Amino acid sequence: MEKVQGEMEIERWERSEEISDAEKKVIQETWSRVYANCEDIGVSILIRFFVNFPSAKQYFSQFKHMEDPLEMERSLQLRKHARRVMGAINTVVENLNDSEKVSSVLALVGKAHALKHKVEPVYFKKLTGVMLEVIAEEYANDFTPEAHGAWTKMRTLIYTHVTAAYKEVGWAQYPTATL
Ligand code: HEM
Repeated sequence: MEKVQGEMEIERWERSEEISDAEKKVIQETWSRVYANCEDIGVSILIRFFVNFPSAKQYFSQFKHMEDPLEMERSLQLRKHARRVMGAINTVVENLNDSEKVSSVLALVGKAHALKHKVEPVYFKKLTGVMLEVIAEEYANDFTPEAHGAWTKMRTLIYTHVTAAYKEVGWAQYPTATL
């Protein structure tokens, strides 16, 4: 059967950006520490994301006009999204050896954000960049150059799958899969 463009892009990514077993282990180890602080880290990531990229707030009815990070921190909608983001990433990290599960979780995220929330896909690039930044700062001791390399691949994995889903549902301006 003919492959759709998204599938071809994922295959290309799988060849060029494959995460080795050692890198998967590094990702899982760092993540277990991050996830132990899931709520705090998730909220820190999202607050920094909205402070650095205020236009990203437009999609959130309850805090689109908020400027003050302390006020954002109290927003239940922000906290809920933080939990959901961290939960989805946790599922990906836990299933790094099951590429079908990884694809299906991220395809679901991509499709919902394209069709239901109408989020420009470029924000996924920005959010995953902030995520790496915050993890690297908070867990500086664990964030060796090796961990950094592994997490950069993880970021590409998320972005590639999400953008493939956007293409699959016919998002008007096709995002490029490169970071
Ligand atoms: C790795 C990145 C992300 C993950 C894993 C993620 C995950 C999720 C999940 C699991 C949900 C709830 C289920 C659903 O309605 O789809 C959700 C809702 C939502 N997401 Fe994301 N998301 C991510 C990035 C983003 C970005 C970058 C934006 C916008 C800038 C965004 C905006 C929204 C909005 C507006 C909702 C609905 C919120 C509500 O109903 O209160 N998400 N997200």
